[in-house]
Parts: sequence; C-alpha cells; structure tokens
Amino acid sequence: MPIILDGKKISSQIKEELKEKVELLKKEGGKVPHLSAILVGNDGASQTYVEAKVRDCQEIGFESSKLVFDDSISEEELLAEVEKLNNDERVDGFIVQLPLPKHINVDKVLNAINPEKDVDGFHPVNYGRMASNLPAYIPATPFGVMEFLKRYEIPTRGKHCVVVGRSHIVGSPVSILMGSANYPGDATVTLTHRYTENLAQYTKQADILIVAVGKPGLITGDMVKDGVIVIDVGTTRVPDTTKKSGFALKGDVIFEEVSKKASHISPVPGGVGPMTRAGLLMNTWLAAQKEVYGKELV
Ligand SMILES: Nc1nc(=O)c2c([nH]1)NC[C@@H]1CN(c3ccc(C(=O)N[C@@H](CCC(=O)O)C(=O)O)cc3)C=[N+]21
Repeated sequence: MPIILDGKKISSQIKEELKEKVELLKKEGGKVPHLSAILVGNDGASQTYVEAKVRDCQEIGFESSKLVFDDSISEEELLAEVEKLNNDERVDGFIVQLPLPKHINVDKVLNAINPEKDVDGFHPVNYGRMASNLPAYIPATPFGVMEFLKRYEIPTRGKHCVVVGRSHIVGSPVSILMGSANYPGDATVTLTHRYTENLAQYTKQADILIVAVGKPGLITGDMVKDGVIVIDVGTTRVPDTTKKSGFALKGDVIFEEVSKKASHISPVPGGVGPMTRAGLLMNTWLAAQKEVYGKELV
C-alpha cells in the first residue's frame, strides 16, 4: 500500500501553526492578517471555494472580507474595486476568484493587482520573481504541492519530475519550482501538455508525477512505473446522483489503478485541494508580515 499524501492532515497542521502565530501576534498587540476576496457571478465551485476561504480565516484568527458582484459588472468597475483594495491599508492581501465572465479581460484585472498584495501569485511580477528565484508569492496550488514534498520529506534532487499540464496557475510554475535550485527542486523536469506525442512514454519515466489537467481518468495504471510518487492536482466536478450535492470530485489519476504501483499518492478529494487553501493562508501571513515585499527587495 502506498503512503497517502494527506491534504486534510497536513493543511490542518499548517493552519494550527498559523493559529499559534496569530495568537502570539495578538498578545504582542500586532495587527492581525486580513485576506479579502472578490467574487464575480455565481459559479458554484467558485462560491464554495470563497466560502471555504472565509471559514479557514475564521478558524485561525485571520480577518477576512468578501466582495461579491453580479455577472454584469463592467471591466472598468471591477478594475476600480481592485484599486480600492490596493489602497485599503486594512487589507494585507486579496484574490480575484477565477474564472471571470467573458466580457472581462482576465490579464488586465490580474495586472492591476498590487504585486505586494497578490497572495494568489498570479501577477506577472510575482511570476517573474519566482522564475528568477527571488522572494515572491508562489501561487497557492504550487505552494501546496511543494509543501507536500517538504513535509513528507520526499527527495527531489536529481529525480525525474514529469509535469502534465502547462497552465499558468499550476503546471508551468510547478515545473519552474521543481527545476529550481531549492528544496523541493533540483529535479530534472519534463513539462508535457496537450500537444505532447505519446504522453505515456514520458509518464512511465517519472520518479515524481504531477498531473494538473482537469481530465478525469487521464492517467491509468499502465502509464506509471513501480515506486512512482504521484500528485494529482485535478479537481473536476462530475455528475453523481448518489451524492447529496449531485456531483463527485474527480482527479486526473485513476487512483485504484495507480495506487497499486505508487510509493506515495495524493487522493482527490482530500489531497491538493486543502493544501491550496493552506497555501493562500501562508501567503496572507507573509503579506501581513511583509516577509516577501517590504524587506530588502532585490
Ligand atoms: N483566484 C483564484 N485562486 C484560486 O486559487 C482558485 C481560483 N481563483 N479559482 C478556482 C481554483 C480552484 N481552487 C480550489 C481550491 C480548493 C479546493 C478544495 O479545497 N478542494 C477540496 C474539496 C472541496 C469540495 O468538496 O468542493 C478537496 O480537494 O478535498 C478545490 C479547488 C482554487 N482556485
């Protein structure tokens, strides 16, 4: 049986650590971290995630606020809201929940966020700083993946890490971090994507396989080697009438098949999802302490 990379357990540990830090901070009369979120429209998954984020903040003693807007909000109005949060001294960090309605230019909105408050790490300045191995906000999901490797003390130096999916939010940053001169990192990285020919040829070589595509069933048992470490980032909602919610959450990896060969594997749900939430809280802590920006910035 493989070791299960337990996102619920590890994220609880991280939250407990942050909670203790907040309590200490309060005793010393310091300012409590404040995370804010902008939510546009009524996408079900987005609503769930933002609500979970507010609950997480309450749990560990952070302050939080939520700004909800109708689908009909104009790009100009949304940019004005971003600017308000940029200038609001009470708010240490904020996120604009994605996806946004089609009439809004996502890049324009993400670019408008002050990089110092960009706890999602989506601003090009943070992406560039991360790629240059300078202090930066690491996007919450890559942060969660790295924290998994760290806390399970998985060796990465010289290992072959195969990343499936090249999104700006997960696949690409994860491939940069795994190849960087850090721990976790120092790996030999192969980044595969929708145009990769014969995907299995690469996944079979992986010592560490990180899958972030959003296609349930993509990775089957015959696509991996014995002893592989698998991190499944996919979280797709598929209709399931046996569930009260009407849907089930599915990863990209067929767990029943791949877990027979893996030495470590993360499940969905209960894997990377909760770690993503912990990553956002860690970034918010860093923002409030000015541990990324506001110190000696290169
Ligand atoms: N600006 C922005 N930042 C994001 O970080 C962001 C976003 N937009 N848009 C959507 C995606 C998706 N995402 C998830 C976070 C946590 C879970 C999570 O906690 N999942 C639980 C289950 C939750 C459930 O039951 O629905 C799990 O996997 O166990 C899932 C997905 C963050 N995203």
